[in-house]
Amino acid sequence: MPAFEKLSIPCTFVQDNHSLSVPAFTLRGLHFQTPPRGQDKLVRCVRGAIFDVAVDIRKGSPTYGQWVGAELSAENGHQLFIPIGFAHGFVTLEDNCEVSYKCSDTYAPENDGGIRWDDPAIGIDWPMPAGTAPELSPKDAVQPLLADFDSPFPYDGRPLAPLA
Ligand SMILES: Cc1cn([C@H]2C[C@H](O)[C@@H](COP(=O)(O)OP(=O)(O)O[C@H]3O[C@@H](C)C(=O)[C@@H](O)[C@H]3O)O2)c(=O)[nH]c1=O
Repeated sequence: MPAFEKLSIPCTFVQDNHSLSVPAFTLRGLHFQTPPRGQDKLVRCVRGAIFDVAVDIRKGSPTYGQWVGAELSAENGHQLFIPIGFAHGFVTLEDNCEVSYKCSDTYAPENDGGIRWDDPAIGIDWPMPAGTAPELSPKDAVQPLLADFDSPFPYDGRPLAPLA
């Protein structure tokens, strides 16, 4: 059985992305592509360290709006799988972080979607020093709140479990 299938990663990856974030506490997210161009993503940090987050935005999910997060670093080599139906974001924990992620569909800017990184209804506990404002793209500074988002992602019955 192929290695990804053994890990319950059912997709085929067709695009690899690589991003460099220069200042520490650069935050990208929360992002997704809408159907029919949704993307499963497999994320790792190949230089430095990030806190990587997935938020359940599957309509009807018993864990809708809940999040999980993990530190991914070049040192620990951990990866996080972000399935279709989850919004994704990360904050860098040091200068000059490079993140590499595989995607199950190609980039489709017309299907670009986002939710605010600091939506209080989600309540992500970003590991940033008190009083630190993250570096955001202009797009991410004005993403909508979850309450104003009509999710096009159906609940597929797969529960969101705490990370091992
Ligand atoms: C994601 C992506 C962006 N771009 C371009 C569009 C734009 O000019 C520039 C920067 O795009 P963005 O601002 O969307 O880049 P970024 O904020 O790094 O977006 C990424 O954030 C993380 C959290 C994800 O989950 C990714 O799927 C992706 O949305 O790169 C591509 O050409 N192909 C791509 O696959």
